[in-house]
Amino acid sequence: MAINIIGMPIGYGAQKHGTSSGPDKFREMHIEEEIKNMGFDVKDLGNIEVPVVGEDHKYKYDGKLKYLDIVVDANTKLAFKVYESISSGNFPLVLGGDHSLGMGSIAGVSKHVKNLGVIWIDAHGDINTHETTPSGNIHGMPLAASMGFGPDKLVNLFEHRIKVKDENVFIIGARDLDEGEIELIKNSNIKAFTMDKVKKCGVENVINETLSYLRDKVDGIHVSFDIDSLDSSLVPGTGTPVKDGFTVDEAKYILGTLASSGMVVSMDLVELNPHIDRDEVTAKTYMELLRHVFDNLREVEDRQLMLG
Ligand SMILES: NC(=[NH2+])NCCC[C@H](N)C(=O)O
Ligand SMILES: [Mn+2]
Ligand SMILES: [Mn+2]
Repeated sequence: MAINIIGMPIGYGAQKHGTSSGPDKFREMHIEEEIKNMGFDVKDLGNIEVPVVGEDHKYKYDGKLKYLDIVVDANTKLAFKVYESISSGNFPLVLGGDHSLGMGSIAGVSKHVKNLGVIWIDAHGDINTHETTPSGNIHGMPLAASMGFGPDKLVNLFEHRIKVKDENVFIIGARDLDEGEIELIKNSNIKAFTMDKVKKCGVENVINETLSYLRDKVDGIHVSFDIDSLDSSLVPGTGTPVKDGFTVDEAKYILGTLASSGMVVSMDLVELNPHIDRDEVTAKTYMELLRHVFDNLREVEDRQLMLG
């Protein structure tokens, strides 16, 4: 197994477009070397091509969903790349980019892992549809689209099918949900551990619960990690910060425990916006989390090797 770095330099799904330089920021922070140093075989597959377009493209394809066709095309390409990677026995690590890329990753992974679980770690739900979105920004919709909720162009991205069953989706850390998102949670089987719930139950119990539920239900887990799940005071370099978020240690615990479950098959790291970061703190924090993830994945690999 090799770790496949896939850059998705997209910002059209978000209000502020600076996330498009996220992937190259990770490279500048020596992401490839860092993962290699932990004993992994790493291959950087480069960036997905995302065209540079002007404001005139914002409502060119849809009166409400901004840059719709640009986001769909880039995510279709991403889905191909991710599918190629995972079906060759590798681990796709998708570097964003805004969170609209979750649609592309999940589409690609779920073509190979038929019964997929998704863990979405985020201050937001990203389960708006064309009907409920307050902003028209597509990074608020990818998880809904992956479960079959939303406009055809998003739901049928890459392949005409539902990519993940709502009952196998966990949202962890949400504390800024729109009205329509709360409705969807009520009327579906999505498992939402809002920040309030996490505080009440304890982060350890929430993660244990999530993993033990998914363990006998799915064949693999995709983790989609939005850096705005951390407290806004810790991550100036993200476009939609929200207070009362996770500490760095909590985020490490969450990602580390998921990684050591042996069930995680792919991962997104999204919403790093280097343009608004302060002294690279958000980028550096991201790297610290990443090292922790791969430390734990390394142990899983070693265990599997030992068992032959
Ligand atoms: N991936 C994100 N940071 N999403 C923020 C979404 C914000 C808001 N709920 C919206 O739909 O516009
Ligand atoms: Mn998000
Ligand atoms: Mn978010």
